[in-house]
Amino acid sequence: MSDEKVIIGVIGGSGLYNLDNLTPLKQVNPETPWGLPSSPITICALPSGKKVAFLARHGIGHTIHPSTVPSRANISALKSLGVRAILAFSAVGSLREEISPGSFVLPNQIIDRTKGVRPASFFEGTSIVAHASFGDPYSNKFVSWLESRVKKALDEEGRGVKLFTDKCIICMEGPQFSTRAESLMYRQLGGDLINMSALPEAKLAREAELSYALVATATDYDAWRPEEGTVTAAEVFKTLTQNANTSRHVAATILEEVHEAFAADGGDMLEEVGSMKLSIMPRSVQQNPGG
Ligand SMILES: CSC[C@H]1O[C@H](OP(=O)(O)O)[C@H](O)[C@@H]1O
Ligand SMILES: Nc1ncnc2[nH]cnc12
Repeated sequence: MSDEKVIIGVIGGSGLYNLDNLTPLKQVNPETPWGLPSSPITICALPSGKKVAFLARHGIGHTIHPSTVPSRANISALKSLGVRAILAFSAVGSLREEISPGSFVLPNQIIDRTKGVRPASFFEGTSIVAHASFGDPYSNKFVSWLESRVKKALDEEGRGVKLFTDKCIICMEGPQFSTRAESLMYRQLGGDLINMSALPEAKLAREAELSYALVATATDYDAWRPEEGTVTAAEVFKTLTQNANTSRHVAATILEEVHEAFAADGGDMLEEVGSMKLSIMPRSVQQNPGG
């Protein structure tokens, strides 16, 4: 492999532990100031020879709890390879009837219901105080660019998988699933989807000035349907494998074009680059009590 930078990263969630429909070239395991990533990163070749970096969020054997995913190391390791854009995948519960298990969603909003136990900033533990802009937690341009491409890939696959956009994801702490009362509350709050991994990954991608989009893949109806049982891990597993196969198909179909879109330096898609420039609080001049 040449030293050419890998500009596209893919993060796989539950069920998606490899992109084995691409050609694996080698594995790298960059040590970062925040430790090692969740798993060694596989550098894969697309049919054109272009390279993408794949990282399994919970480790290849799914050994990492949602609350302890080393997200700072993951984002930092991908950035160290030259990654500019991350396409992340996640298994999610659906809080809306129309988003049936098996559906794919490109969310555009997040509600944070994590409990403060996850390091959520690269600046934590330092004396640098920085406030990233996070009103639009996913990269608007990347998400809108993806809409038609993901839809086309799903249509081509021919299994009738539906794609939804403009949805809000609740990120809860876990590892237990929600109570019925919580699930109903999340619907009232405006949540459409629920998972345990949307954050802090998206926040850290923003601090790292990376373009970041999430493909959420619905596995269950969580716990809000009055006449139905509540979500179990066994129910999630039923849909996980098929969703992962479809995710691999989507990735293989669109990644060549994603690569092209982000290849041009200063290109239109790199809207996060430079976004942290004015986010750091200026040091106030030390007052001298002696005059
Ligand atoms: C296996 S169900 C709960 C688990 O699945 C999701 O993981 P990921 O987002 O990495 O696909 C969810 O966030 C929970 O971590
Ligand atoms: N119902 C649910 N709640 C939280 N995370 C999930 N991941 C998949 N389904 C989920």
